[in-house]
Amino acid sequence: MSDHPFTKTFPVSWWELHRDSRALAWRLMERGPFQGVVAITRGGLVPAAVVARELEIRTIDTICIASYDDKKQGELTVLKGVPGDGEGWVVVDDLVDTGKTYRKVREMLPKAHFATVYAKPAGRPLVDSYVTEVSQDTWILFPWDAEMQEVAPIARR
Ligand SMILES: O=P(O)(O)OC[C@H]1O[C@H](OP(=O)(O)OP(=O)(O)O)[C@H](O)[C@@H]1O
Ligand SMILES: Nc1nc2[nH]cnc2c(=O)[nH]1
Ligand SMILES: [Mg+2]
Repeated sequence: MSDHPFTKTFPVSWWELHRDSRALAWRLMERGPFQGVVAITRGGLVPAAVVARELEIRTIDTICIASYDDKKQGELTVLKGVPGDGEGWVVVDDLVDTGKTYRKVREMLPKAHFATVYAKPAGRPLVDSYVTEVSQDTWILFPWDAEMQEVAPIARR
């Protein structure tokens, strides 16, 4: 029995991540304007950069959180927070899975707008804006965690 509940993988290329992060920016246009972007590190950094460029926001901060060790989520540690209650700010992350991370960040920034590019059903209630939902048992494979590699022809597998 594997030590995690993921039975399928959803690989995302850099091009697709850029396209989907832009789609998130389109949705955020209707919910703004925002005075700044808070990226949840590390997965939120790239989507936040795309959203900030599209919304022409230059005030960007980070909340640094550690929780997953590979595919298993341990205790959640806030390594660095931000001041204020989040009023007028949009929080950006790559995905919401169980919702544990955004539950914690909502305690810190109760008035912020919460956005992710991808969402799983369990975490969806924690997000105000997102682009694509995947099933709970899907592992989203981001381009920074992957590489192109040779594979054998189907006839030879
Ligand atoms: O909704 P949850 O179950 O809390 O999972 C979502 C969080 O998990 C991943 O981050 P991770 O903790 O793996 O750190 P990383 O972004 O630095 O890779 C992802 O980037 C989200 O931040
Ligand atoms: N890369 C990645 N990190 C996660 N952290 C929690 N769920 C996921 C996921 O589906 N993919
Ligand atoms: Mg993360």
